[in-house]
Amino acid sequence: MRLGGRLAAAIEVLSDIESRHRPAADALKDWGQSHRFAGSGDRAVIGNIVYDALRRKRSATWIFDSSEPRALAVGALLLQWGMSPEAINEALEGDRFAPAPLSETELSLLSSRSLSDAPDEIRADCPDWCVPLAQEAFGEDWVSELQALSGRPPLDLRANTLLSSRERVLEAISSTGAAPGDYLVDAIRIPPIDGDGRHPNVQTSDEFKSGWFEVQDIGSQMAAALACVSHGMQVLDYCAGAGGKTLALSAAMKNSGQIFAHDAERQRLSPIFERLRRAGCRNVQAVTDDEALRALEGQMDLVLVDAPCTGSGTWRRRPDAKWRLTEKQLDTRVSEQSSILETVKRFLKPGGRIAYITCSFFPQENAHRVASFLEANPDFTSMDPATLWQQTFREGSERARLSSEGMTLSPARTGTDGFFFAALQKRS
Ligand SMILES: C[S@@+](CC[C@H](N)C(=O)[O-])C[C@H]1O[C@@H](n2cnc3c(N)ncnc32)[C@H](O)[C@@H]1O
Repeated sequence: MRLGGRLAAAIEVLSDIESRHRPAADALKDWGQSHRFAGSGDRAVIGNIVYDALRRKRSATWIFDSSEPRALAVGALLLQWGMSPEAINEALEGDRFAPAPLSETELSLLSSRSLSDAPDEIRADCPDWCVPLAQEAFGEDWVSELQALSGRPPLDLRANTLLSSRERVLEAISSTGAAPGDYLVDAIRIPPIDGDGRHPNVQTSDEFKSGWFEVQDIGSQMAAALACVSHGMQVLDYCAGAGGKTLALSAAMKNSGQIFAHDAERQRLSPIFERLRRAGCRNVQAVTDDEALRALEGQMDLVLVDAPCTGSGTWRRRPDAKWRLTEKQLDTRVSEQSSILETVKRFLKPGGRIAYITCSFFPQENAHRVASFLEANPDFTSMDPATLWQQTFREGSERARLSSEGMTLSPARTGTDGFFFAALQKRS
């Protein structure tokens, strides 16, 4: 397929997402299944256009005075791919599968409007209701922070030191553009790919199948590292899900001590067993029933709460979620977070810690939750984020946003997905 056919397909997928209010991944999958002639390269480029269109939805709508899928898809080529209107029209010309070239009206809108004149919430590609939340989280930098959250993400890997090393992984996948990541000795980064490029499918490599590395955003790796586990600890990963953090903790503990992996939704844990086997983790057991969970009360050095959250910090990877998210969903997540924090304190030994993590930048899910927990639980204190950062990463603390409640990572500041981390220590 040429660019025109791919653009037409992206417009079709965006219409489906809009009319049926469905996740982009589902709409793209369905399109692929009903258009078998399209190869994997075509599907990847169509995906790029769709995701870029969703990343820059408000900007494109403002420029074209239209939120029609066509405006969004063309907006992706202009705003994210850096194509000129002339280059787009040249690519569409003579392609019978392409949508109509840019009309005189569209061309005149493009020449008369500049995004630099647009209101902040448009340039930030931010839903209106999230603007005050972004302002509270990021202060005067909120527009540039949200712009960074509208970019393409890198592909990050964590070398699994139980079975390999960063050097060996880098050598094995040297053709992918992978390089050492910041902050952590195990982190690897393949930078974002521009235009119609796509990341290599590293999960099909023999090294991945042999457990040499995991796919994990460096922000998520940093959150696991900030939990500061050490040899022989007793750890409860209370919201373990598919086990991204569990595996990182297991490697950091060099297979010593015990990690208990729990999740309220048992089926969420199901991928963990195969992942643990592949990664050579032998210090993890799943805790799926109440009785086994009760036996852990008062026994834990650390409870990791990778809380259910809005995921606003991952909008680079899931831009469709940004436009589907509602204030009601935020309220629901907030009450779950409060309830989980209250529940998990019973598992701690005196002097034990809760590591509280979200992949959100909303203060309601982060500093506010920590502040209200501390107010209701005077036997807990928040560990100083600057000290934690220094102990864990040695340098670069100026890149995180530190507050008395915890620290926030973000694409603009730390080059990672958006994450919040707080350590809450129970008095001895
Ligand atoms: C952010 S995800 C966890 C991601 C996982 N830790 C990782 O690193 O791959 C949050 C998880 O919390 C679980 N969850 C939601 N409510 C919960 C509750 N009340 N108690 C325990 N787990 C809960 C969800 O099922 C979901 O798997």
